[in-house]
Amino acid sequence: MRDALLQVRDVHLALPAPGGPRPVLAGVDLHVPRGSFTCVVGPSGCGKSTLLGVVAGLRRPDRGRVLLDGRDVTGTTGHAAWMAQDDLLLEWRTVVDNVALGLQVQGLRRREARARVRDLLSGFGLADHADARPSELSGGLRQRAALARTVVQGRDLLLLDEPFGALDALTRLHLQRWLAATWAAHRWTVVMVTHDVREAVTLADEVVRLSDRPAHVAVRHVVDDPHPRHPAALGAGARRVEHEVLAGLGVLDGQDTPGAPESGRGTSGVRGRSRASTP
Ligand SMILES: Nc1ncnc2c1ncn2[C@@H]1O[C@H](COP(=O)(O)OP(=O)(O)OP(=O)(O)O)[C@@H](O)[C@H]1O
Repeated sequence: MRDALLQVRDVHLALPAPGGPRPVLAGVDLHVPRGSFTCVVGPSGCGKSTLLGVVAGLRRPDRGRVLLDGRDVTGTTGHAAWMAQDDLLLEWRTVVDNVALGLQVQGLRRREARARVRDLLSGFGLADHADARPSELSGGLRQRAALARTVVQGRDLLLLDEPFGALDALTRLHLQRWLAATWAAHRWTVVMVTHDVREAVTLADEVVRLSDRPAHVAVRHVVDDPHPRHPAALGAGARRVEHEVLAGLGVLDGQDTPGAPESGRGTSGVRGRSRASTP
């Protein structure tokens, strides 16, 4: 197993609920190598965003630890940059100033921050939009700007929470393709939550499926097809994992599915690629 940048060890967390604290995370373990892309999927409301919050240090777990490069960062912030579905761009600032904000919050002067950001914008296809306001951008370009603002912070870890969840299907497809290529060029360490299994197998080295709440890691699926992948032209390995994940989520009913490599195979049918977790 490759050395981990991020390790989540036996994390438990209960959150307030009307009848008393309700367990949301129940012994979650993650192992995320540096420069890898991990996608977290699971049933709605199982605790995916809560887990990202624990990794970012925004929530302290009741039990368990978060380690970054072997250093205990449980309940502390500063090691991870976060991007959510809502791009949170400031409408009165231009694109370059929105992205520069990611550096200004770290203490860089505005002029210096803007200069650094301009270089980055071209890699994100935003050079021609540097002086536009967010309201002048399409949804896809807005998400690119939000991602640029996340990346520019230079944190060790990027946490993406359903970043394309609010986009229409076509824009989403374009952005998945773009992110697959951009990530392959940079190899940031990413943990991304998504409901879209096709998106997960397009981008990830490993797809982690959480159980129902209280969540633990039900299965980890390795996707070892080469990067970058195209969401509309996936290879056999990615399609097999997609099938396994969908079956694990209860979306398939055991019938053959177009794109599945062999009939009648469920999550346990392909050994050596998917690892059942020991909760
Ligand atoms: N601040 C909070 N206080 C109390 N309960 C919370 C809080 N935030 C989330 N929860 C509850 O914790 C559970 C997990 O929420 P979370 O948002 O982490 O799930 P999720 O898997 O990301 O959801 P979704 O699939 O809908 O995006 C849910 O039952 C939710 O209602």
